[in-house]
Amino acid sequence: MKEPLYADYIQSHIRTVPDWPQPGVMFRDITPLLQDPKLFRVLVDTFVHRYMDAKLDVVAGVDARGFILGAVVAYELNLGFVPIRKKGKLPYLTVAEEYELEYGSATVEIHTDACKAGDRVLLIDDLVATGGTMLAAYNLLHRLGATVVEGAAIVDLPELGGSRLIRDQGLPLFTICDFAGH
Ligand SMILES: O=P(O)(O)OC[C@H]1O[C@H](OP(=O)(O)OP(=O)(O)O)[C@H](O)[C@@H]1O
Ligand SMILES: Nc1ncnc2[nH]cnc12
Repeated sequence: MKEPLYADYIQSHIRTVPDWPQPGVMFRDITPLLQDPKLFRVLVDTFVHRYMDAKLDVVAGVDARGFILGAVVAYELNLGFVPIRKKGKLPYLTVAEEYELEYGSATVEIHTDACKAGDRVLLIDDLVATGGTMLAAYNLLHRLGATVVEGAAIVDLPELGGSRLIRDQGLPLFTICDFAGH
């Protein structure tokens, strides 16, 4: 797969907010990409082009920013969407995974009937930092017997080591742009 044409365009419109939500964190804010209709379309189309022939069964997205992109990409691919939610939000039977973040710890859950064994799943989030969130989501899907075809995100923060960890765990990962050395 060729590198996306729009990586620099997209990266240059991500806003950096220093010391948020706590001192020392350089928060990479994707909301400017969502506000601009052309950027939002480029973003969605980049994922749609990459996965339109991937023979997927379903798209899963991670609470909350992974829902924004994941649901639109699923719709454009004519697929259903599965929410992987923060603890305590899903009403039916769930499985759960706890993980560490750059700024705290959290638990994610998925409904036990969210996908079937053997389903080919695309896992979407906005950003990979330590990789804890994406790996927890991957583990949930794996526990349901799904095949996670790829993890996908807009942004990689490679200095936090998550993208390497994810690939080391055997999950292929696609990101459009990164903040290496920024
Ligand atoms: O690679 P990691 O270190 O796990 O960090 C990445 C995760 O952190 C952010 O979500 P956050 O938990 O802040 O929740 P939000 O989407 O509700 O803002 C982001 O949207 C990713 O899900
Ligand atoms: N630096 C960061 N910017 C935006 N979202 C994040 N999630 C974890 N770390 C983050």
